[in-house]
Amino acid sequence: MALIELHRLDKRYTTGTLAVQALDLQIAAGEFVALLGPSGCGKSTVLRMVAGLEAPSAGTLVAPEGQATGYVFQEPTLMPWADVFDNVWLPLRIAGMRRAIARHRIEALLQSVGLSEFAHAYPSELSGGMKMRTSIARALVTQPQLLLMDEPFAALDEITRQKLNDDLLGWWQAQRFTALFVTHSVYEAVFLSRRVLVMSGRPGRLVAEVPIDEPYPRGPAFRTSVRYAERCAEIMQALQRSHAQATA
Ligand SMILES: Nc1ncnc2c1ncn2[C@@H]1O[C@H](COP(=O)(O)OP(=O)(O)OP(=O)(O)O)[C@@H](O)[C@H]1O
Repeated sequence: MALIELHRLDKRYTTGTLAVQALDLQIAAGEFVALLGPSGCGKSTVLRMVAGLEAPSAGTLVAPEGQATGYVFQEPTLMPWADVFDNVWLPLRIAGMRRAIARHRIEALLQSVGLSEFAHAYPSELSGGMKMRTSIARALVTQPQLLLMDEPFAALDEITRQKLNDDLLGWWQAQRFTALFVTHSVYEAVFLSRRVLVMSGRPGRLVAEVPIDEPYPRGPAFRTSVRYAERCAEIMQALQRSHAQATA
């Protein structure tokens, strides 16, 4: 059963830019899918349409609505005046859930993202990785069916990024959400996902789809394996072809 279904989706902005053209995409419940493509090819536009933040210009789109979708941006976008606990509480507060009722759920989530000891710290007191953990906790607190992530780890150092990749797979396996993950990193895409989609230059269409048939849980052994390197090389080539077409 597909959780997300896009059929011949177009997006033309009012400026005239055709960002996405005739995009067909199906994602099954529970899948982890990565989206790669040249800068400006429409990846964020696709996420925003799936999230319902942007309306398609043509085609059909089926996706979970409202609180069934969590969204993580490249910037953690935390409220600076609120502590970690209150930042994570925000989506529940908007839905009318009082702090005392939400407390148990938030504390359990902070524990699973490794932030229990920082529940009452303010964003300015956190490292970049901790801010991103808070942002992910805020997206997961509504127990969404779908988690959309737009280059969430691009600003982090490599070791912090790897740790977050490892942990993200753990949260995905524990909470069983469906993940659509935009990244510029071939390595990150292959490590995380069951399927990597490569988009063309603008207007974005799908030009390659590579299944990563490797079992989960995935860890350091997978990251250093020959099979991992082979998958990365395969996707790198697809991406290079896409870039070559984009600049031709
Ligand atoms: N609100 C908007 N109004 C007009 N044009 C837009 C808007 N948002 C995006 N665009 C244009 O649509 C195209 C696709 O943008 P989008 O941000 O979706 O690409 P992207 O693949 O996510 O890029 P990057 O990898 O650089 O983040 C770009 O040409 C961009 O300038």
